[in-house]
Amino acid sequence: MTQELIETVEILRPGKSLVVAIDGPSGSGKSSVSKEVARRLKLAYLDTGAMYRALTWLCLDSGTDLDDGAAVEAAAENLVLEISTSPLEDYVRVGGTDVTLAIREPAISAAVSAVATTLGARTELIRRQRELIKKHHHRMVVEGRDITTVVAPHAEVRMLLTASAEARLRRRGIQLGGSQNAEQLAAQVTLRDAKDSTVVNFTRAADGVVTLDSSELDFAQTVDAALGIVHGIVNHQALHRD
Ligand SMILES: Nc1ncnc2c1ncn2[C@@H]1O[C@H](COP(=O)(O)OP(=O)(O)OP(=O)(O)O)[C@@H](O)[C@H]1O
Ligand SMILES: Nc1ccn([C@H]2C[C@H](O)[C@@H](COP(=O)(O)O)O2)c(=O)n1
Repeated sequence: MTQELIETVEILRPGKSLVVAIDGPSGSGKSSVSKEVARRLKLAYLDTGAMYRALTWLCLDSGTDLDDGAAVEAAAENLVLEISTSPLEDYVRVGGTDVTLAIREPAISAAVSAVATTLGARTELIRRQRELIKKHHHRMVVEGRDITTVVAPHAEVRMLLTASAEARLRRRGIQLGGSQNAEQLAAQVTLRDAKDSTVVNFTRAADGVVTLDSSELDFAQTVDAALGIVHGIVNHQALHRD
């Protein structure tokens, strides 16, 4: 069998677990790249950042004090969340309200770190993320900040997607249509990362995690590089299976 065929057979093998865990800082391209990788490999897809954003939306909508850890944890436990796990559609609903676009607003980006650094809320969302991975028979691309280290440390493929601060700020600026000045962009990218990294490490690859630096790559090249990493690891595992 050719190497390419072994890889394809392995990835499509029914019942084979294939969790691709991708972490990285804000604006590194996690969501867009992970979604495309999931689409190409016909895997489910989970944007865990959207879950923290949905919880933040609920807290702001219900007037929950973000400095009150117990109240944020209670909100996480009561969160009635529907989230797409398909790379082909994008929806997030909280208690039946469509918040797909609302959770991307700068007001949520500004508040989300307070929620994401509440450890009790993290415990609840991590529990739900693991449940979703199980529901999809461990065939999913999952992206966030702590997927390679906490949510799915035994994932078949673990990747840290990085890019220079300059590249990430530039990408986020383009993504937001040039509507944000440098200070606003820094608040949504580098300052948010600084707050988030007080509870999770997504700047340094843990043991066994492959780093993909996309600073000098365009989107298509980054997707190809990520797929190359998945194929390389799956192939290696197939060749070394007893
Ligand atoms: N390699 C790349 N080259 C150029 N642009 C890219 C690249 N990867 C992603 N992008 C673009 O950069 C923007 C930010 O990407 P994306 O939203 O996927 O980042 P992210 O890491 O998920 O950010 P966040 O964690 O803040 O949600 C998007 O517009 C995306 O299309
Ligand atoms: N696994 C995760 C995913 C996300 N977060 C936090 C960090 C971010 O500030 C926020 C929103 O994520 P984004 O949509 O920007 O990827 O959620 C986290 O702590 N752990």
